[in-house]
Order: sequence, then structure tokens, then C-alpha cells
Amino acid sequence: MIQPAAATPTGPTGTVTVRVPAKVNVQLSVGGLRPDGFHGLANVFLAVGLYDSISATRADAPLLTVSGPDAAQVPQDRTNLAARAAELLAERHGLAPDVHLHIAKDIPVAGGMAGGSADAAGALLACDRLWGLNTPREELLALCAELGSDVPFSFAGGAALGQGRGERLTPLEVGGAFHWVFAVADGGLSTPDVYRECDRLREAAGTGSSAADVPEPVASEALLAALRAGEAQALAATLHNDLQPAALSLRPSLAETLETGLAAGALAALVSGSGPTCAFLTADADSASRTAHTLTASGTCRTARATTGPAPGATVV
Ligand SMILES: C[C@@](CO)(OP(=O)(O)O)[C@H](O)COP(=O)(O)OP(=O)(O)OC[C@H]1O[C@@H](n2ccc(N)nc2=O)[C@H](O)[C@@H]1O
Ligand SMILES: Nc1ncnc2c1ncn2[C@@H]1O[C@H](COP(=O)(O)OP(=O)(O)O)[C@@H](O)[C@H]1O
Repeated sequence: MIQPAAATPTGPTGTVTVRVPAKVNVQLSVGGLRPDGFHGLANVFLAVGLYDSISATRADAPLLTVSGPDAAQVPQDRTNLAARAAELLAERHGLAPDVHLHIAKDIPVAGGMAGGSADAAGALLACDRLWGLNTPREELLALCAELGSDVPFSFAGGAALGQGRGERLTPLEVGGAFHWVFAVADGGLSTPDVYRECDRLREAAGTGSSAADVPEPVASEALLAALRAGEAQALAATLHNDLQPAALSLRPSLAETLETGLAAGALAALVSGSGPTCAFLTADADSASRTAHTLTASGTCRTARATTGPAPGATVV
């Protein structure tokens, strides 16, 4: 069921609303395929200022509604990561997951910006507060990791190095705001498909794709220093995404999007995570606005959005 944002319910017991940011991976270094089906990562996350809002209201039975231009692409059943988060929290506390979750969706769907993870993190925090559980932060982060590799970072926000499958976080210092443009594509890419294509390309290149073949990924010291200093030029020189060749292989038209943003004056361009959203780091707000305008007018993407990062993590509003 899809309802407009204005229909977000309020009840006698009140509604808890949580805002959660999207992310871009400023470094995504992918190790070999592990026996558990995941890849070891050095995943440097930066939260950016595109947000979903998740509202939780007491209800007689579980209910999920979604609003926003891309609501039709979001699953509205129990497979929705927000519904799974509410179920997980309820199960751990012996409660019934009787809650109306409403997602006001602004993060591109299946775009490599962790929108589903954001909704899971938001639903977890919103239900925790609605049900008066006040679960300690470390326990909420552990539940996040059960829901998905990116969910702990969506909860935490800011900037962090994600190791393991991306769920083991070390917070990172960031010395200033970075100006970004995100070119949103028509249609998404499946994250497992992109990892599989990465493995296929490695096999085709003869390097192998297992954990025994691929060196353990490590965070770049130069990139971490650029983040600490808040220097856009230095960060631009160190941006890296091992999934980019796979995303381009599955969606060759992204090459034109990346070139268009660079020609418009962006300092650097890369695919965001598993894509197909393309991320452009720019020198300042004016350059971001010009780059976004050029990208939108070019027809090489559906739309382009300018924003900054780091952004705060899941926050009750
Ligand atoms: C690629 C990244 C980069 O941050 O995000 P997106 O760009 O898709 O948002 C993440 O690694 C996505 O994390 P997330 O979307 O939470 O993945 P999960 O639900 O945990 O896993 C979905 C599937 O992706 C693959 N997967 C995920 C994480 C990982 N370290 N190795 C993997 O191979 C596996 O095939 C897994 O079954
Ligand atoms: N709350 C949600 N919002 C978006 N997608 C969701 C959600 N819950 C489950 N999904 C599923 O997860 C897939 C990946 O969506 P998303 O998290 O937006 O992308 P990505 O993994 O590329 O960052 C979607 O195609 C959809 O089937």
C-alpha cells in the first residue's frame, strides 16, 4: 500500500520519527570471496545529506507504507528491511511487531547509497524508542549487523572504516564538509549481481577471486589523511571503488555519466558502492550546483542532486 507523506499517521500514543542518511563509499576495496558468500572489505563510508525518514506508530498489526517518487520500487511486505528490523527487535524482547512503519523515501532505490540499510537502521531506532526499550547503542549496532553489512554504518553516520563484510566499524575523523553531486540513474543494480560480476571479471583476468587469491584489502593512508584534513583536492586524488569496473560492465552507459560530470568541472567521479548512482566530488557549493545542473541537462542520468558530507547518523526528529 502506498500512501502520501501527508498521510503519515499519528496516534494516541504518538509517533517516533527517525531521519537516516545515505552514504557514499570514498574507498571500497574488495577482497576475495569468503566461504560464507561475502567479500572482505576495506570500506570507507561517508554519510551524505540525502535522507529517508522512518516513522513508527503503535498499531493493531504490522503495517508498512512508503511515500516518495520512487515508492513503487520499494517492497511493501515483510521483505522490506525496515519491517525486518522491527521484527528482529520485537523478537529479541518477546514483543509482537505490531507497528505501523512509514518510510518517506528520498534516497535512490537500489542505487548503491544504502537506502534499504538506512530504513532498517531508522526502523530499529524508531521502534526501540516507541516501545520504550532504550537498548544500549552497542546492542543496537549488533542488531544492525544482523540485518545487513551496511546497516551499522547507516545507524552511526559521519565517516567510518568498515572491515569484515563492512559491519565492523572504526569511526573516522573528518576535517570539514565535502561537496558532492549524485547522478541518479533510471533503474537500479542488484548488489549481489555486482559482487558476482566483480568475481567474474577477476576470474576472466586470471587473477582469481577467492580469499586465497586476492590480497587482504586495507584502507589507504593518503585517503584517511585527506578526510582528516578536509581537503577536497587530496580526497579526489584518492577516491577508489573496486566495484566500479563491475558496475560499468553491467551498465556501460555509466561511463558517459562519469565523463559528463568531470567535463562539468568535478574534481573526481566514481560509482557509488555497487551503483548505478554516480558520485562527483566538487571543490565547493557553486561547483556542485553547476555540475548538478549540467548532469541533469545532459540526459545521461535521471536527475542529479547536490549535497554535502559527512552527515549525522540515525537521529530521532
Ligand atoms: C556494496 C555495498 C558497499 O557499501 O553497498 P551498496 O553500494 O550496495 O549500497 C555493501 O558492501 C553492500 O552491503 P549490503 O547491501 O548491506 O549487503 P548485505 O545485505 O549484507 O549482502 C547482500 C549481498 O551482497 C554481497 N556482499 C555484501 C557485502 C560484502 N562484504 N560482500 C558481499 O559479497 C553478498 O552477495 C550478499 O549476499
Ligand atoms: N526499505 C527499503 N528501501 C529500499 N529497498 C529495499 C528496502 N527494503 C528492501 N529493499 C530491497 O533492497 C534492494 C536494494 O535497495 P537499496 O538498499 O536501496 O540499494 P543498495 O543496496 O544499492 O544501496 C531493493 O532493490 C529492494 O528490493
